[in-house]
Amino acid sequence: MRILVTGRDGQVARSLSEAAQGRSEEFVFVSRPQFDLASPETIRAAIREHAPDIIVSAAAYTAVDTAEDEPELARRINGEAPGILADEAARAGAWIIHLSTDYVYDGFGTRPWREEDPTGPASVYGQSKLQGEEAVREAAPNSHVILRTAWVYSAFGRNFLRSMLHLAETRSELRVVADQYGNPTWAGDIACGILAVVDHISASADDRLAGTYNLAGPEAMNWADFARMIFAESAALGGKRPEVVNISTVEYPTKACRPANSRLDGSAFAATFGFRTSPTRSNIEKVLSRIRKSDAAI
Ligand SMILES: NC(=O)C1=CN([C@@H]2O[C@H](COP(=O)(O)OP(=O)(O)OC[C@H]3O[C@@H](n4cnc5c(N)ncnc54)[C@H](OP(=O)(O)O)[C@@H]3O)[C@@H](O)[C@H]2O)C=CC1
Ligand SMILES: Cc1cn([C@H]2C[C@H](O)[C@@H](COP(=O)(O)OP(=O)(O)O[C@H]3O[C@@H](C)C(=O)[C@@H](O)[C@H]3O)O2)c(=O)[nH]c1=O
Ligand SMILES: [Mg+2]
Repeated sequence: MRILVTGRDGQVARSLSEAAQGRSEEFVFVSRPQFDLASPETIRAAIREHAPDIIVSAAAYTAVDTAEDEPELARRINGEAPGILADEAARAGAWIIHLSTDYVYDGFGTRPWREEDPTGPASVYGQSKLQGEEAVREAAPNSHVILRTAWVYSAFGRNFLRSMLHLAETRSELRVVADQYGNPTWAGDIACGILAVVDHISASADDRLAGTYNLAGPEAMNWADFARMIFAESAALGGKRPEVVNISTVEYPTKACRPANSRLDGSAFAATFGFRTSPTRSNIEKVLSRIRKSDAAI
């Protein structure tokens, strides 16, 4: 079995590459310039060249604020390209596992979102990701698994945990929004969740598996509490521990509007694929230990 993963250096792609070590499938990672989501010909050419059995669609335009300034590019990459991937998959009899986001929800209320709840993205990024979901469902109705994840952190790339560590280098106090709630999700858990989907598809490519699922960390919290949890673990490893001051969204103006309630209910994924994400605190500890080791090696 061959699995083509879009993106190579992204948080999810890198974590998947590590989690897939020792597995029997062949994994192929494609990235720019040979594979460019903004260029449909390169998408179709890569799929035809590698002829995968499963496509993991992990590459995306993820700069939430910048997307407000380049909506057309964000829509091309996040909204249209996934439909091309899904179309190529369906033509070849392959499945597509496509990553989406909590930012497709409108953010009202306090109850964790279930998959069938109405969407209502408030940002260009969220709108473009929702457009991508719809394109995938339409092009590969019986052979897609869409995974809505959230607040991804890892030792790699750009993420809130790394931003916090970076800011802590120069500041003793950080002001962080405390009125947006969501489920921080370790990229390593997403990788394991994707492999659980792969196992189910391999065992029986039953079209009843097809659908949209939330796959997020087990605990919901606000960004300020997430920051405090990061610094508590970091301090235990000898790192800095700045004070985190709760602020409201209006006190931290950003170009994009983010949902106040981004909590995700992950029970459907656990029931269908038999995988549950692991506790946030221990994952933060793993990520911080890894960052410290790689910093020490430099
Ligand atoms: N990060 C998060 O907090 C969340 C992410 N998600 C979704 O999960 C998925 C994975 O996210 P994550 O791993 O964090 O993403 P990253 O931002 O870490 O990585 C994104 C990847 O996409 C690639 N990419 C961007 N534009 C293009 C393009 N035009 N053509 C080809 N590749 C491109 C980047 O390549 P390059 O290295 O060349 O720039 C990079 O490898 C995405 O679908 C995202 O929307 C969902 C919820 C939360
Ligand atoms: C750096 C910083 C951010 N914030 C706020 C801004 C924002 O509301 C929140 C998080 O900011 P970030 O820019 O790190 O996160 P953001 O880019 O919004 O993260 C999102 O990325 C996309 C790709 C997703 O799909 C989402 O699930 C989510 O993970 O923290 C502070 O309050 N203080 C700070 O010092
Ligand atoms: Mg960001």
